[in-house]
Amino acid sequence: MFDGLKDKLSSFREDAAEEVEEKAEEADAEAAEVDAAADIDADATAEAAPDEAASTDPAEGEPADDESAGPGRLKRAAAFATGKVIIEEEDLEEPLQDLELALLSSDVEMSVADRILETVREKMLGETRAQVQTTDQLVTEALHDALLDVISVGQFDFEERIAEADKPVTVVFTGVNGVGKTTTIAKLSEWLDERGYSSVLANGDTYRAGANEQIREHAEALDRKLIAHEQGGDPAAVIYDGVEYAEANDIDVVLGDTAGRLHTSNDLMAQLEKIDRVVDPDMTLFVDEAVAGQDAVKRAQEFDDAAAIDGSVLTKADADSSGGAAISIAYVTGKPILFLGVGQGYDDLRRFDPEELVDELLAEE
Ligand SMILES: Nc1nc2c(ncn2[C@@H]2O[C@H](COP(=O)(O)OP(=O)(O)OP(=O)(O)O)[C@@H](O)[C@H]2O)c(=O)[nH]1
Repeated sequence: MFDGLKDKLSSFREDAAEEVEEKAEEADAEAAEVDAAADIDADATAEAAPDEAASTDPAEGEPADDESAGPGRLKRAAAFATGKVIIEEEDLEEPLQDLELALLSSDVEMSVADRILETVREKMLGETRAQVQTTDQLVTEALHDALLDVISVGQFDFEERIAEADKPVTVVFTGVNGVGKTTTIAKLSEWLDERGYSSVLANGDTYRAGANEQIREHAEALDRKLIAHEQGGDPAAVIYDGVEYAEANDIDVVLGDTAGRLHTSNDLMAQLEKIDRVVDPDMTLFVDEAVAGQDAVKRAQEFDDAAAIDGSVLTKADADSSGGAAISIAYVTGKPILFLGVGQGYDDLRRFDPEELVDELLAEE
Protein backbone atom coordinates (compact mmCIF):
# COMPACT_ATOMS: atom_id res chain seq x y z
CA MET A 1 0.00 0.00 0.00
CA PHE A 2 1.24 3.50 -0.93
CA ASP A 3 4.43 1.94 -2.28
CA GLY A 4 5.33 4.93 -4.46
CA LEU A 5 5.35 7.31 -1.51
CA LYS A 6 7.13 4.76 0.63
CA ASP A 7 9.93 4.52 -1.94
CA LYS A 8 10.22 8.29 -2.20
CA LEU A 9 10.38 8.71 1.57
CA SER A 10 12.98 6.01 1.78
CA SER A 11 15.25 7.64 -0.80
CA PHE A 12 14.73 11.01 0.90
CA ARG A 13 15.88 9.51 4.18
CA GLU A 14 18.97 8.01 2.59
CA ASP A 15 19.87 11.20 0.71
CA ALA A 16 19.17 13.44 3.69
CA ALA A 17 21.21 11.26 6.02
CA GLU A 18 24.07 11.19 3.53
CA GLU A 19 23.95 14.93 2.89
CA VAL A 20 23.72 15.87 6.57
CA GLU A 21 26.43 13.35 7.40
CA GLU A 22 28.74 14.76 4.72
CA LYS A 23 28.18 18.34 5.81
CA ALA A 24 28.58 17.36 9.44
CA GLU A 25 31.85 15.57 8.67
CA GLU A 26 33.17 18.66 6.89
CA ALA A 27 32.13 20.76 9.85
CA ASP A 28 33.67 18.25 12.25
CA ALA A 29 36.95 18.40 10.36
CA GLU A 30 36.88 22.20 10.46
CA ALA A 31 35.91 22.14 14.11
CA ALA A 32 38.77 19.77 14.85
CA GLU A 33 41.15 22.15 13.05
CA VAL A 34 39.84 25.10 15.01
CA ASP A 35 40.25 23.09 18.19
CA ALA A 36 43.79 22.04 17.32
CA ALA A 37 44.72 25.59 16.28
CA ALA A 38 43.35 26.87 19.55
CA ASP A 39 45.46 24.36 21.49
CA ILE A 40 48.65 25.19 19.57
CA ASP A 41 47.88 28.87 19.85
CA ALA A 42 47.18 28.67 23.53
CA ASP A 43 50.40 26.69 24.11
CA ALA A 44 52.46 29.09 22.01
CA THR A 45 50.96 32.11 23.74
CA ALA A 46 51.49 30.60 27.14
CA GLU A 47 55.13 29.82 26.32
CA ALA A 48 55.88 33.19 24.74
CA ALA A 49 54.22 35.45 27.28
CA PRO A 50 52.25 33.67 29.97
CA ASP A 51 51.11 36.91 31.59
CA GLU A 52 49.70 38.38 28.39
CA ALA A 53 47.60 35.41 27.21
CA ALA A 54 44.33 37.26 27.80
CA SER A 55 45.21 40.09 25.47
CA THR A 56 46.26 38.06 22.43
CA ASP A 57 45.73 39.88 19.11
CA PRO A 58 42.63 38.43 17.38
CA ALA A 59 44.38 38.54 14.00
CA GLU A 60 46.81 35.96 15.31
CA GLY A 61 44.14 33.29 15.55
CA GLU A 62 42.60 33.18 19.04
CA PRO A 63 39.47 31.10 18.15
CA ALA A 64 37.03 32.94 20.41
CA ASP A 65 37.63 36.13 18.46
CA ASP A 66 38.23 34.69 14.99
CA GLU A 67 35.49 36.25 12.85
CA SER A 68 36.14 33.92 9.90
CA ALA A 69 35.19 31.00 12.11
CA GLY A 70 31.74 32.55 12.79
CA PRO A 71 29.50 31.71 15.74
CA GLY A 72 28.13 28.55 14.00
CA ARG A 73 31.58 27.10 13.54
CA LEU A 74 32.54 27.90 17.08
CA LYS A 75 29.37 26.33 18.42
CA ARG A 76 30.11 23.30 16.29
CA ALA A 77 33.67 23.22 17.54
CA ALA A 78 32.46 23.36 21.13
CA ALA A 79 29.89 20.62 20.49
CA PHE A 80 32.44 18.53 18.64
CA ALA A 81 34.79 18.74 21.59
CA THR A 82 32.06 17.16 23.72
CA GLY A 83 31.27 14.43 21.18
CA LYS A 84 28.21 16.03 19.52
CA VAL A 85 27.33 17.13 15.99
CA ILE A 86 25.08 20.15 15.40
CA ILE A 87 22.81 20.20 12.34
CA GLU A 88 22.62 23.57 10.59
CA GLU A 89 20.12 25.14 8.16
CA GLU A 90 22.49 24.73 5.18
CA ASP A 91 22.84 21.00 5.85
CA LEU A 92 19.11 20.58 5.38
CA GLU A 93 18.54 22.85 2.40
CA GLU A 94 18.93 20.28 -0.36
CA PRO A 95 17.31 17.33 1.42
CA LEU A 96 14.28 19.46 2.28
CA GLN A 97 13.89 20.58 -1.32
CA ASP A 98 13.98 16.93 -2.34
CA LEU A 99 11.40 16.05 0.32
CA GLU A 100 9.09 18.78 -0.92
CA LEU A 101 9.33 17.43 -4.47
CA ALA A 102 8.74 13.88 -3.28
CA LEU A 103 5.61 14.91 -1.36
CA LEU A 104 4.15 17.07 -4.11
CA SER A 105 4.77 14.42 -6.74
CA SER A 106 2.92 11.97 -4.48
CA ASP A 107 -0.11 14.25 -4.65
CA VAL A 108 0.26 15.61 -1.13
CA GLU A 109 -1.60 18.91 -0.81
CA MET A 110 0.67 21.98 -0.78
CA SER A 111 -0.22 23.27 2.71
CA VAL A 112 0.32 19.77 4.09
CA ALA A 113 3.71 19.43 2.41
CA ASP A 114 4.67 22.84 3.86
CA ARG A 115 3.65 21.76 7.31
CA ILE A 116 5.63 18.52 7.05
CA LEU A 117 8.76 20.40 5.90
CA GLU A 118 8.35 22.89 8.71
CA THR A 119 8.13 20.14 11.32
CA VAL A 120 11.13 18.26 9.94
CA ARG A 121 13.13 21.50 9.88
CA GLU A 122 12.09 22.37 13.45
CA LYS A 123 12.87 18.89 14.74
CA MET A 124 16.28 18.70 13.12
CA LEU A 125 17.66 22.21 13.19
CA GLY A 126 20.11 22.93 15.93
CA GLU A 127 19.68 19.31 16.92
CA THR A 128 22.80 17.99 18.49
CA ARG A 129 23.32 14.37 17.84
CA ALA A 130 25.77 12.27 19.67
CA GLN A 131 28.45 11.11 17.25
CA VAL A 132 27.37 7.55 17.94
CA GLN A 133 23.73 8.14 16.89
CA THR A 134 23.15 7.70 13.16
CA THR A 135 21.87 10.60 11.12
CA ASP A 136 19.38 8.23 9.51
CA GLN A 137 17.80 7.73 12.94
CA LEU A 138 17.48 11.46 13.39
CA VAL A 139 15.94 11.99 9.94
CA THR A 140 13.55 9.09 10.45
CA GLU A 141 12.40 10.38 13.83
CA ALA A 142 11.81 13.88 12.45
CA LEU A 143 9.88 12.49 9.48
CA HIS A 144 7.86 10.17 11.71
CA ASP A 145 6.75 13.08 13.92
CA ALA A 146 6.06 15.34 10.94
CA LEU A 147 3.88 12.76 9.18
CA LEU A 148 2.03 11.77 12.33
CA ASP A 149 1.34 15.43 13.09
CA VAL A 150 -0.63 15.90 9.84
CA ILE A 151 -2.16 12.43 9.51
CA SER A 152 -3.58 12.15 13.02
CA VAL A 153 -5.51 15.43 13.07
CA GLY A 154 -8.85 14.97 14.89
CA GLN A 155 -8.43 11.19 15.24
CA PHE A 156 -11.04 9.44 17.35
CA ASP A 157 -12.04 5.87 18.01
CA PHE A 158 -15.10 5.08 15.87
CA GLU A 159 -16.02 1.97 17.84
CA GLU A 160 -15.87 3.89 21.11
CA ARG A 161 -18.17 6.56 19.64
CA ILE A 162 -20.67 3.90 18.62
CA ALA A 163 -20.44 2.20 22.01
CA GLU A 164 -21.01 5.41 23.95
CA ALA A 165 -23.72 7.02 21.78
CA ASP A 166 -27.46 6.72 22.42
CA LYS A 167 -28.95 4.11 20.11
CA PRO A 168 -29.79 4.06 17.34
CA VAL A 169 -26.73 5.81 15.98
CA THR A 170 -27.36 7.28 12.53
CA VAL A 171 -24.44 7.40 10.12
CA VAL A 172 -24.88 9.02 6.70
CA PHE A 173 -22.39 8.52 3.85
CA THR A 174 -21.63 11.18 1.26
CA GLY A 175 -19.34 11.44 -1.75
CA VAL A 176 -19.22 11.46 -5.54
CA ASN A 177 -20.39 8.65 -7.86
CA GLY A 178 -18.80 5.25 -7.93
CA VAL A 179 -16.19 5.74 -5.22
CA GLY A 180 -17.47 2.83 -3.15
CA LYS A 181 -20.06 4.29 -0.76
CA THR A 182 -22.54 1.45 -1.03
CA THR A 183 -19.84 -1.18 -0.75
CA THR A 184 -18.40 0.65 2.28
CA ILE A 185 -21.83 0.64 3.95
CA ALA A 186 -22.06 -3.11 3.46
CA LYS A 187 -18.52 -3.60 4.78
CA LEU A 188 -19.21 -1.40 7.80
CA SER A 189 -22.42 -3.28 8.55
CA GLU A 190 -20.31 -6.45 8.66
CA TRP A 191 -17.59 -4.73 10.73
CA LEU A 192 -20.22 -3.65 13.27
CA ASP A 193 -21.80 -7.11 13.33
CA GLU A 194 -18.41 -8.63 14.17
CA ARG A 195 -18.26 -6.29 17.18
CA GLY A 196 -21.76 -7.09 18.35
CA TYR A 197 -23.68 -4.13 16.89
CA SER A 198 -26.78 -4.65 14.75
CA SER A 199 -27.45 -2.35 11.80
CA VAL A 200 -30.10 -1.50 9.23
CA LEU A 201 -29.35 -0.14 5.76
CA ALA A 202 -31.37 2.83 4.44
CA ASN A 203 -31.08 3.72 0.79
CA GLY A 204 -31.10 7.50 0.50
CA ASP A 205 -29.95 7.14 -3.10
CA THR A 206 -33.38 7.66 -4.66
CA TYR A 207 -31.76 9.38 -7.64
CA ARG A 208 -29.96 6.68 -9.58
CA ALA A 209 -31.88 3.93 -11.38
CA GLY A 210 -30.74 0.58 -10.07
CA ALA A 211 -29.49 1.94 -6.74
CA ASN A 212 -32.13 -0.01 -4.77
CA GLU A 213 -31.20 -3.27 -6.48
CA GLN A 214 -27.50 -2.69 -5.85
CA ILE A 215 -27.83 -2.11 -2.12
CA ARG A 216 -30.49 -4.86 -1.83
CA GLU A 217 -27.96 -7.38 -3.11
CA HIS A 218 -25.65 -6.44 -0.27
CA ALA A 219 -28.47 -6.47 2.30
CA GLU A 220 -29.53 -9.94 1.19
CA ALA A 221 -25.97 -11.27 1.13
CA LEU A 222 -25.46 -10.02 4.68
CA ASP A 223 -28.98 -10.80 5.87
CA ARG A 224 -29.68 -7.19 6.89
CA LYS A 225 -32.91 -5.23 6.75
CA LEU A 226 -33.05 -2.63 3.95
CA ILE A 227 -35.30 0.42 4.05
CA ALA A 228 -35.90 1.75 0.52
CA HIS A 229 -38.46 3.95 -1.28
CA GLU A 230 -39.31 4.34 -4.95
CA GLN A 231 -36.81 6.02 -7.24
CA GLY A 232 -37.37 9.80 -7.13
CA GLY A 233 -38.55 9.77 -3.50
CA ASP A 234 -37.26 12.01 -0.73
CA PRO A 235 -33.89 10.69 0.53
CA ALA A 236 -34.32 12.36 3.92
CA ALA A 237 -37.63 10.49 4.36
CA VAL A 238 -35.97 7.12 3.64
CA ILE A 239 -33.24 7.62 6.21
CA TYR A 240 -35.80 8.94 8.67
CA ASP A 241 -37.79 5.71 8.16
CA GLY A 242 -34.57 3.81 8.80
CA VAL A 243 -34.21 5.54 12.15
CA GLU A 244 -37.83 4.74 13.09
CA TYR A 245 -37.34 1.11 12.10
CA ALA A 246 -34.18 0.93 14.23
CA GLU A 247 -35.96 2.47 17.22
CA ALA A 248 -38.87 0.06 16.93
CA ASN A 249 -36.63 -2.99 16.49
CA ASP A 250 -33.83 -2.23 18.88
CA ILE A 251 -31.21 -1.87 16.12
CA ASP A 252 -27.97 -0.15 17.11
CA VAL A 253 -26.89 1.64 13.92
CA VAL A 254 -28.63 3.09 10.85
CA LEU A 255 -26.34 3.23 7.81
CA GLY A 256 -27.76 5.76 5.35
CA ASP A 257 -26.61 5.77 1.73
CA THR A 258 -26.96 8.89 -0.40
CA ALA A 259 -26.83 9.42 -4.15
CA GLY A 260 -23.36 9.95 -5.51
CA ARG A 261 -23.21 13.55 -6.59
CA LEU A 262 -20.76 15.90 -8.07
CA HIS A 263 -19.73 18.53 -5.59
CA THR A 264 -20.46 21.02 -8.39
CA SER A 265 -24.12 19.95 -8.62
CA ASN A 266 -25.94 22.62 -6.60
CA ASP A 267 -29.33 20.86 -6.48
CA LEU A 268 -27.91 17.64 -5.14
CA MET A 269 -25.67 19.41 -2.67
CA ALA A 270 -28.74 21.31 -1.41
CA GLN A 271 -30.47 17.93 -1.00
CA LEU A 272 -27.56 16.81 1.15
CA GLU A 273 -28.04 19.85 3.37
CA LYS A 274 -31.71 18.87 3.71
CA ILE A 275 -30.82 15.32 4.79
CA ASP A 276 -28.47 16.83 7.33
CA ARG A 277 -31.21 19.13 8.66
CA VAL A 278 -34.08 16.65 8.71
CA VAL A 279 -32.29 13.51 9.87
CA ASP A 280 -29.64 15.26 11.97
CA PRO A 281 -27.30 12.25 11.75
CA ASP A 282 -24.94 11.41 14.60
CA MET A 283 -22.14 11.10 12.08
CA THR A 284 -21.61 11.99 8.44
CA LEU A 285 -18.79 10.14 6.73
CA PHE A 286 -17.27 11.29 3.48
CA VAL A 287 -16.21 8.47 1.16
CA ASP A 288 -13.68 8.83 -1.64
CA GLU A 289 -11.00 6.85 -3.37
CA ALA A 290 -7.43 6.88 -2.06
CA VAL A 291 -6.34 6.96 -5.69
CA ALA A 292 -8.10 10.30 -6.24
CA GLY A 293 -5.29 12.16 -4.45
CA GLN A 294 -5.79 15.91 -4.22
CA ASP A 295 -9.18 15.69 -5.96
CA ALA A 296 -10.43 13.67 -3.01
CA VAL A 297 -9.12 16.30 -0.62
CA LYS A 298 -10.84 19.12 -2.53
CA ARG A 299 -14.10 17.19 -2.67
CA ALA A 300 -13.93 16.45 1.06
CA GLN A 301 -13.78 20.18 1.77
CA GLU A 302 -16.73 20.88 -0.51
CA PHE A 303 -18.89 18.11 0.95
CA ASP A 304 -17.94 19.28 4.42
CA ASP A 305 -19.26 22.73 3.52
CA ALA A 306 -22.64 21.31 2.45
CA ALA A 307 -23.11 18.83 5.31
CA ALA A 308 -20.41 18.88 7.98
CA ILE A 309 -18.47 15.64 7.91
CA ASP A 310 -17.14 13.85 10.99
CA GLY A 311 -14.55 11.82 9.17
CA SER A 312 -13.55 10.16 5.91
CA VAL A 313 -13.27 6.69 4.50
CA LEU A 314 -10.69 6.15 1.76
CA THR A 315 -11.56 3.26 -0.51
CA LYS A 316 -9.44 1.32 -2.99
CA ALA A 317 -6.33 1.77 -0.87
CA ASP A 318 -5.42 -1.68 -2.21
CA ALA A 319 -4.97 -0.18 -5.67
CA ASP A 320 -1.59 1.38 -6.25
CA SER A 321 -2.22 4.91 -5.02
CA SER A 322 0.17 7.77 -4.45
CA GLY A 323 -0.76 8.19 -0.77
CA GLY A 324 -1.39 11.92 -1.17
CA ALA A 325 -5.04 11.74 -0.05
CA ALA A 326 -4.21 9.63 3.00
CA ILE A 327 -1.54 12.11 4.07
CA SER A 328 -3.53 15.26 3.36
CA ILE A 329 -7.24 14.81 3.98
CA ALA A 330 -7.30 14.98 7.79
CA TYR A 331 -5.05 18.03 7.97
CA VAL A 332 -7.02 19.93 5.31
CA THR A 333 -10.53 19.09 6.59
CA GLY A 334 -9.67 18.88 10.29
CA LYS A 335 -11.57 15.54 10.34
CA PRO A 336 -9.87 12.16 10.61
CA ILE A 337 -9.72 9.23 8.25
CA LEU A 338 -11.62 6.49 10.07
CA PHE A 339 -11.40 3.53 7.68
CA LEU A 340 -9.53 2.33 4.63
CA GLY A 341 -11.19 0.13 2.03
CA VAL A 342 -8.67 -2.46 0.93
CA GLY A 343 -10.60 -4.69 -1.46
CA GLN A 344 -14.03 -5.68 -2.72
CA GLY A 345 -14.87 -8.27 -0.07
CA TYR A 346 -17.06 -7.53 2.96
CA ASP A 347 -14.14 -7.94 5.32
CA ASP A 348 -11.87 -5.61 3.33
CA LEU A 349 -12.31 -2.69 5.69
CA ARG A 350 -9.46 -1.63 7.95
CA ARG A 351 -9.75 0.72 10.89
CA PHE A 352 -7.42 3.61 10.10
CA ASP A 353 -4.54 3.92 12.51
CA PRO A 354 -2.25 6.93 11.82
CA GLU A 355 0.66 5.47 13.80
CA GLU A 356 0.40 2.22 11.85
CA LEU A 357 0.38 4.06 8.52
CA VAL A 358 3.42 6.17 9.44
CA ASP A 359 5.29 3.05 10.59
CA GLU A 360 4.37 1.34 7.34
CA LEU A 361 5.52 4.32 5.28
CA LEU A 362 8.85 4.44 7.09
CA ALA A 363 9.43 0.70 7.39
CA GLU A 364 12.75 -0.60 6.12
CA GLU A 365 12.43 -2.91 3.14
N1 LIG B 1 -10.46 -2.66 -5.09
C1 LIG B 1 -11.42 -2.07 -4.39
N2 LIG B 1 -12.64 -1.87 -4.95
C2 LIG B 1 -13.61 -1.28 -4.22
C3 LIG B 1 -13.38 -0.86 -2.88
N3 LIG B 1 -14.53 -0.30 -2.43
C4 LIG B 1 -15.43 -0.37 -3.44
N4 LIG B 1 -14.88 -0.96 -4.54
C5 LIG B 1 -15.51 -1.20 -5.84
O1 LIG B 1 -15.84 0.05 -6.44
C6 LIG B 1 -16.98 -0.08 -7.27
C7 LIG B 1 -17.98 1.03 -6.93
O2 LIG B 1 -18.49 0.81 -5.64
P1 LIG B 1 -19.95 1.28 -5.20
O3 LIG B 1 -20.10 0.88 -3.79
O4 LIG B 1 -20.96 0.85 -6.16
O5 LIG B 1 -19.78 2.84 -5.31
P2 LIG B 1 -20.85 3.98 -4.93
O6 LIG B 1 -20.06 5.13 -4.44
O7 LIG B 1 -21.91 3.47 -4.05
O8 LIG B 1 -21.41 4.30 -6.35
P3 LIG B 1 -22.74 5.13 -6.70
O9 LIG B 1 -23.86 4.36 -6.08
O10 LIG B 1 -22.73 5.10 -8.20
O11 LIG B 1 -22.57 6.46 -6.16
C8 LIG B 1 -17.51 -1.48 -7.01
O12 LIG B 1 -17.10 -2.30 -8.08
C9 LIG B 1 -16.84 -1.92 -5.71
O13 LIG B 1 -16.64 -3.31 -5.62
C10 LIG B 1 -12.07 -1.09 -2.30
O14 LIG B 1 -11.75 -0.74 -1.15
N5 LIG B 1 -11.14 -1.70 -3.10
